Amino acid sequence: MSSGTADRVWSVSEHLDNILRQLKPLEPIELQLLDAQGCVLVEDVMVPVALPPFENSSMDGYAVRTTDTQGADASHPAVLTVIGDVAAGSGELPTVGPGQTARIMTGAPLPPGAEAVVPVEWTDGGTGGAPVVGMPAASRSPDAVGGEVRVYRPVGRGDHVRARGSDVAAGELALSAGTVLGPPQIALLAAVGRATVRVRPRPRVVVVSTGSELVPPGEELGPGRIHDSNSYMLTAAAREAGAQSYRVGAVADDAETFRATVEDQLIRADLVVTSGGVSVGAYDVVKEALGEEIDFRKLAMQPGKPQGFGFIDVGARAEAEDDGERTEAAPPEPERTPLIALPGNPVSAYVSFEVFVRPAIRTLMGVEPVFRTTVRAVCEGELTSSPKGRRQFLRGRHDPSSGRVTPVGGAGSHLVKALAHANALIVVPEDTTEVAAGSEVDVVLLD
Ligand SMILES: Nc1nc2c(c(=O)[nH]1)N[C@H]1C(S)=C(S)[C@@H](COP(=O)(O)OP(=O)(O)OC[C@H]3O[C@@H](n4cnc5c(N)ncnc54)[C@H](O)[C@@H]3O)O[C@H]1N2
Ligand code: MOO
Repeated sequence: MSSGTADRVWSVSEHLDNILRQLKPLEPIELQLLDAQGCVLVEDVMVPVALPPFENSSMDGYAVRTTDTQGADASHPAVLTVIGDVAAGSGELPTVGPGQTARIMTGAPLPPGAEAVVPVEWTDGGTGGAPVVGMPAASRSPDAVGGEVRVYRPVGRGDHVRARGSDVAAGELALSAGTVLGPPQIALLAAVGRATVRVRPRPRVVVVSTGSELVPPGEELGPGRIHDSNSYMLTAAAREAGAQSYRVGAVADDAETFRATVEDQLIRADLVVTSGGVSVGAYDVVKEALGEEIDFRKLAMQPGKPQGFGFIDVGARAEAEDDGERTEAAPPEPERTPLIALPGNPVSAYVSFEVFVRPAIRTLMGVEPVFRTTVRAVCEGELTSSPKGRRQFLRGRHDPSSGRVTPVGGAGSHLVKALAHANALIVVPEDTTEVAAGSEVDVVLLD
């Protein structure tokens, strides 16, 4: 497939559109709440039982009948008989009669007879003295319950009480389909009793880097060797984009090994991302191994000129190999796994990830926004190196308060340190080769 379009130069948007057009959101599945974090809900979740499910105290204090506290002040406290304790989780509740009270803890059900809660700080806590700052721990003072309590301030009906359903009523819509589940949404689902929800899952993204020169970090470099940084960078970037990502250790430049490695990974991949081996060298292994299925393209882009995209079709391939026996049964649907091949230069790989892979991951998840935010900013330095006819993505530090962006490092696609100090990509359009200092530019925000 690679040869057919080898001479054509694709624009950035053509390549991006071509990828996104061929991807659709993953089929929804039922997931445990925490596994659904960051995913898009595909069902409307209704509230089965009101929240709170019962009237309860919002303070540690005393559950009282309001008339018993009327007119109470520092010199004329209401003196009430303490008939028991109501802790959060209490099932059996004492009935509070006239002149009586029960100690009550935050979140505990309001006992029958009581209409309000007096915070413990408005009482003597049963000590017979001045207002207290809290209650002694029940474990240390098992005898603290009982006796009398002095209440120094009156309360009105419903004071310091959370009404049943005051958060959300039974039968109401808790969350609608399309909501992205962050921690507060997960809290609400848990609160209404949902252990699992139907969501579009995170895409499983497998990252395979290639290159016989690559050594994992932590191991010694021999002559001509470098550490594999792309597989770490891309695995982290995929995770940050919302994917569940898997890093496969760097594969040496051997087409058969690489092909076998990719095929082995397909069982756990919704998308495969490769790095390296896509240009015109003699050891460009990705091109060699996947040339039948993946379309390798030249893009009007810098960095990121060589790119590949296509589908690895394991079922069809297995069928083609097994051309002997044919059965009456319909052949299984071949699994078609999208694969995006990125160039190996680290900055090229990163920029290509941002421009093509991140939107692809978000499309598979069905989440908005698919694209990063782009803003206009004043460029602090002049830009002189933009190749004619190619969209250039330079690294920059954007200051949102001043609306200015400062280029970091140069255009070289091996400049990993500059990349690590950037928080934005400065976009120089295809028809622009120079940008004067002080001009406005488009800036893609990376954080
Ligand atoms: N004659 C030509 N040569 C090159 C062209 C061209 O048009 N004609 N294009 C250049 C451009 S642009 C790019 S980008 C690279 C892309 O090359 P590959 O995708 O085949 O990548 P490799 O050759 O495997 O590696 C390039 C470079 O990056 C380093 N690298 C690779 N993988 C990793 C990794 N996992 N971690 C860290 N660094 C990595 C590798 O050592 C090379 O230095 O081709 C140009 N050549
Ligand atoms: O396109 Mo390469 O990605 O310029 O370094």
